[in-house]
Amino acid sequence: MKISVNSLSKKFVHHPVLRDVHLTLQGPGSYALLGVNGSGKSTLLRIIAGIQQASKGTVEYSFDGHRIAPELVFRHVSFCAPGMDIIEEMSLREFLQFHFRFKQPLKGITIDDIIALIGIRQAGDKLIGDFSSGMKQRVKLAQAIFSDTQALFLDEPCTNLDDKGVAQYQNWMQQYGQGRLVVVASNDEREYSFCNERIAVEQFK
Ligand SMILES: Nc1ncnc2c1ncn2[C@@H]1O[C@H](COP(=O)(O)OP(=O)(O)OP(=O)(O)O)[C@@H](O)[C@H]1O
Repeated sequence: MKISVNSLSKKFVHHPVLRDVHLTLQGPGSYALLGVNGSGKSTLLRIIAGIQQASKGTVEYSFDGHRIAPELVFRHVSFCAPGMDIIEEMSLREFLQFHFRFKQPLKGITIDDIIALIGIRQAGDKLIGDFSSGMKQRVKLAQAIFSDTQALFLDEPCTNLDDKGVAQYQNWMQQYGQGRLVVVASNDEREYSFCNERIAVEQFK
């Protein structure tokens, strides 16, 4: 997958955050969006992922030279961010069954495998609302990483994770991030050390 960002700007009311962004993101490949707090990493990631509108400019997606229509982009994209909601009233199994009605899991991986990979004993039948914040973060990561999408967008992926959770994230990315377009917005080296390309978001001020 290729994503072309052209002349993109973002303003919140009168507060300019991103100015005249030109980028080409080519998958397979991995990119880190880096910068200080408030520099616009999450905003840029959300716009690239099609979750937030730019004030100006365009984001175009293509695969094998064919343009993907904006309304179909969601099928090709997985997203995980700390502020993203998951359905707290469902058990983990119900949530994954619901999620995988809209997206396919990676080939050869079942919901039982994902529950086992998340690695929390008897978590399958427990309500997500009763999970700790670190357990919820593992679930959010798992639903994104184990969806069979070409592009994977991760905002601060190790938020609330303990050392074991961080190691698990790094292991998942090594195993399941290959061959995809991965974009990580981060301030924490442990989250993006595997990325081949680094983009300083401050250059777009
Ligand atoms: N919905 C919003 N309304 C108004 N301002 C916003 C909104 N979202 C973000 N901003 C502002 O845009 C700027 C960039 O925010 P953003 O969250 O993209 O930064 P960031 O680089 O991801 O920061 P951090 O490292 O703290 O996560 C900040 O000044 C923030 O206050």
